[in-house]
Amino acid sequence: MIKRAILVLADGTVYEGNSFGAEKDAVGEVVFATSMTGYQEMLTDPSFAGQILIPTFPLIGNYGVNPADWESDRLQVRGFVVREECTQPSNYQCAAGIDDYLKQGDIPGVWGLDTRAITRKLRSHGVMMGMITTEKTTGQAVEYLRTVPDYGTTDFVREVSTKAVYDWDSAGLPAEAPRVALLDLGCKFNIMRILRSHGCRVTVFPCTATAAEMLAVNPSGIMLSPGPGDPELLDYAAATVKTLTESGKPMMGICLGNQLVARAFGGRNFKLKFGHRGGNHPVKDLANGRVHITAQNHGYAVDPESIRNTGLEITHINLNDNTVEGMRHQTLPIFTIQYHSEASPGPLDNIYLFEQFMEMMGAQ
Ligand SMILES: NC(=O)CC[C@H](N)C(=O)O
Repeated sequence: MIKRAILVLADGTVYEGNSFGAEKDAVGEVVFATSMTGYQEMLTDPSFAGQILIPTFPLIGNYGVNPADWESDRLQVRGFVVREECTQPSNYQCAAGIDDYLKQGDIPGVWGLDTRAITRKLRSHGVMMGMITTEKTTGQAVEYLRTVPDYGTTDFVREVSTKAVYDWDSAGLPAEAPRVALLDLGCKFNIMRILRSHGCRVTVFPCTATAAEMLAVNPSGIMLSPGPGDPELLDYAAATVKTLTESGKPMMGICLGNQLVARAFGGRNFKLKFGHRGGNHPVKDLANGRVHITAQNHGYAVDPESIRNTGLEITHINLNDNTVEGMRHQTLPIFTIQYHSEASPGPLDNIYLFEQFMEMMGAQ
């Protein structure tokens, strides 16, 4: 039986659709992503914690879900809003449909809404909090949204980060394989998979680990992971990154990792109006003028003025809005990107950055 569900934005705008997935209410920052495929990777990407995700691509679920495309051990979004849900998926890897997947993960979805209209609304107004509900009226939902904490005031990193130190599978690697100490702020599995495929052992640390704990495994390099929420809330992680930079170890920072490196050197981040989420963001490498097509998922960006005279320099910019997309330190072996070289979903064009990291670790 089809059950009505609505998405209510904090400003009172309401979009009517039908319930799928778990039948329950959910609250989160409402964001859109423009990748045409990769919904399973997005649903399990910890950087979407606290958010209601809307893919702009209208057909979702066509190839089902499978055991290989998880980017963390659970669904991370608060809710999922689609134009059309495919109930007859077809793919050689397909193990289940999107409806069952959301039900098992206890995540509510809504289908049958005009996702294009919602996207245009968010583009002109900026992202805002919203609620998925099957029971409440619009008025009750708006009232409820007034009582919940805003997305930007919550530390979701503590929620999604590993609770204990662990080693990624390193079976078959030689004893002298380089070790990477990874600070898990909401990491995607593909970062560990790619480091492993480049011959690295990876030791994963909780977001609350100290620099001393990470350096105690004598890593060849430090990886700072992506993760959810406002980087300006994360004083503890910025302090850890600052101490790690003082070790002189090679360091690569991805997305939230990039933002925390800016903070470690005294810089700041600001909130973008509606973020960058998708698989085709053009990024220019300022060293050679080359333009890369990149996967992105972020709502904040480094303030370029704030990193003047800090030792950091901007290496990449986004060609849509000229925001900072990459940095390096002028004297220390540190480089960062605001986009996702690990793709998942998105183009693998930027894998070469992992090779750059390998070279810095002297392991190429
Ligand atoms: N994927 C990420 O690391 C995102 C970083 C940060 N939470 C932002 O939204 O900008």
